Amino acid sequence: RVVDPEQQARHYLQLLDREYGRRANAETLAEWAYAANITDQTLQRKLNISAEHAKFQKQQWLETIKYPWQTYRDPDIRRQFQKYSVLGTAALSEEKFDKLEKLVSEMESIYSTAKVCDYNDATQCDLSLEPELTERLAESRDPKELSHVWVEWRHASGEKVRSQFEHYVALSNEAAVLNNFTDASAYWLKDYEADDFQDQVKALWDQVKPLYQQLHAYVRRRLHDKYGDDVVNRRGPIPAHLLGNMWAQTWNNIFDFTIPFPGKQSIDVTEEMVKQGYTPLRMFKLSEEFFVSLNLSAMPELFWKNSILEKPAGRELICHASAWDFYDSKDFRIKMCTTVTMKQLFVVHHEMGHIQYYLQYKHQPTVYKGGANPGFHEAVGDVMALSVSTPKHLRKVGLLDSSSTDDPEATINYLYLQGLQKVAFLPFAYVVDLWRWAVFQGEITSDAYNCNWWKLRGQYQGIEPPVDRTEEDFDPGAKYHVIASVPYIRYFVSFIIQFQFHRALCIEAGEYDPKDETKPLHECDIYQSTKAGNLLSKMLQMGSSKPWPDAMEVVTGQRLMDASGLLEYFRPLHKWLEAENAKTGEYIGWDPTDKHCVQ
Ligand SMILES: C=C(C[SeH])C(=O)N1CCC[C@H]1C(=O)O
Ligand SMILES: [Zn+2]
Repeated sequence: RVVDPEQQARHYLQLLDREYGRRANAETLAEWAYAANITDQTLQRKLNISAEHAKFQKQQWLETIKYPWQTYRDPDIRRQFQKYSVLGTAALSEEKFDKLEKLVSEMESIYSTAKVCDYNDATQCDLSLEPELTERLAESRDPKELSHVWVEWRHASGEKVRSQFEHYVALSNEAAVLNNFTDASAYWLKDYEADDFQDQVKALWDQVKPLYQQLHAYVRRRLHDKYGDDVVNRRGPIPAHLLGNMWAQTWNNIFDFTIPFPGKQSIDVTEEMVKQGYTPLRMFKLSEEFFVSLNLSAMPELFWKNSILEKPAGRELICHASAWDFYDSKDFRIKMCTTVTMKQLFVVHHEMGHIQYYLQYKHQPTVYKGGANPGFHEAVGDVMALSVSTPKHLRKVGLLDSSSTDDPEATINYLYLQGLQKVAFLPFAYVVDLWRWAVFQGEITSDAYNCNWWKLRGQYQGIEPPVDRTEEDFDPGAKYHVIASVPYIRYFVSFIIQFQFHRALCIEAGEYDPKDETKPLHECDIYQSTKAGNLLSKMLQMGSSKPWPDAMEVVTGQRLMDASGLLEYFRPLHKWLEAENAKTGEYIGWDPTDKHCVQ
């Protein structure tokens, strides 16, 4: 009896999938135990399990590559073999694999346990990034205090991990080469299945840059009004510590004193949330209800039992928000040190979007349990938040009083707050991996890590450090994703495609019509639209089983990323900013910084 070789291969994949799923579950449980409770024991256990898993992967890989999978007719088993044929960091020697794991864990531990002294009380030196330093950067209006927190955080985090990072770069590149990639940047970019992906991203940035520059010029003027000439140069880059965020990546925390039309109903509902006694749990339940209203999945009981939704006392943990799939189609968790603010309500939706994606593709083979590309995974929750953040929806859930109206000035205020989060973020998201790609490719060497970071931050974001920097500093290491080896261009992709998804779902929900200006995109709320939910579910269930243009086409009918959705959404704001900046004679763009970075 001749067995069809493809049938045999399919059977092999089924066995492989069962073994991979079991091992991925064990490895994820050990990773969770470490991230949720940083101790030598939990670290050692995590390292042991991942070393053992790497050994298995390497042995299995030798078996897998014996199959002539490129010759198979069935595109699905070809795709599964293709994914299994990339061994990853397990291709390193056991010793180097373990070293790389240790380096990243050590950088994460230093970052997550870093403490800073209070500006006003030098004896209080137990301030963590979350929640204390985040709140200082958000709330302080004293440039000296802001500069202290900004500088001391970098002293306690980035500066401490520079040598580990250098070694991490070398080992990451070595692993990439063992997988037949030129360097780690090419290895990271394989997930986008497009050899011109970096050009695609550059083209998208060129499309949105004019809008960013208008926002930048307006915000700079308002900061100049508040802090004066000797703090803000009206034609220069914006000092990074004044923008309400430790990395100047989103600027929503300076909304209150830069709002275009003051005296309107405040759309920042943080105060109202606190007044109504919102708790982190209630924020997650509100988010779950939104997904369920679209006929998407509710959270399984295990989610509420196993998740960590508030910072636990009495132990060190990685507070950076994360959503976890334990690869057994049953156990899904979020770990987040949630605080009660409007911005955090959106982060809650962001994380719940990851869980929803896990739930929708939980029937897929392990190798397909991922986003169509990493940007898709980052976009799901944000698409929901685009509806939730509308004044119309906030009134529905009682966070905005129903008397407030959407007059043109209130609309500008709303789009301005959205712009401080979505538009301001784009150049930051681009720079993080522009810098890392150049480091992996050897264009940026370790003797110039920091000054090249600030060159890119100045060039694309038009920001500058509050004080001079040197190569003693290592400011990229003050950002979680850089020390945790999490690629970042996924967020740039997400902030573009989420508006394409939003537009398509709004049309499906009958909430937006390009030809009907009484239904503008920025007022769309897909809440309770099972039609929109069913359409989104069709894409989410695919996981990474098909190239991402196929997944995008299911929802949007398009096969390309394009910024038209974002530009359509922000059109009223863009027009207003151009008129306002013209009125005040704003200089669009920025002169070079007068801050130095000494190599
Ligand atoms: C909330 C998460 C976990 Se995937 C996150 O890291 N985000 C969400 C948006 C940008 C990026 C960041 O915080 O830098
Ligand atoms: Zn995310």
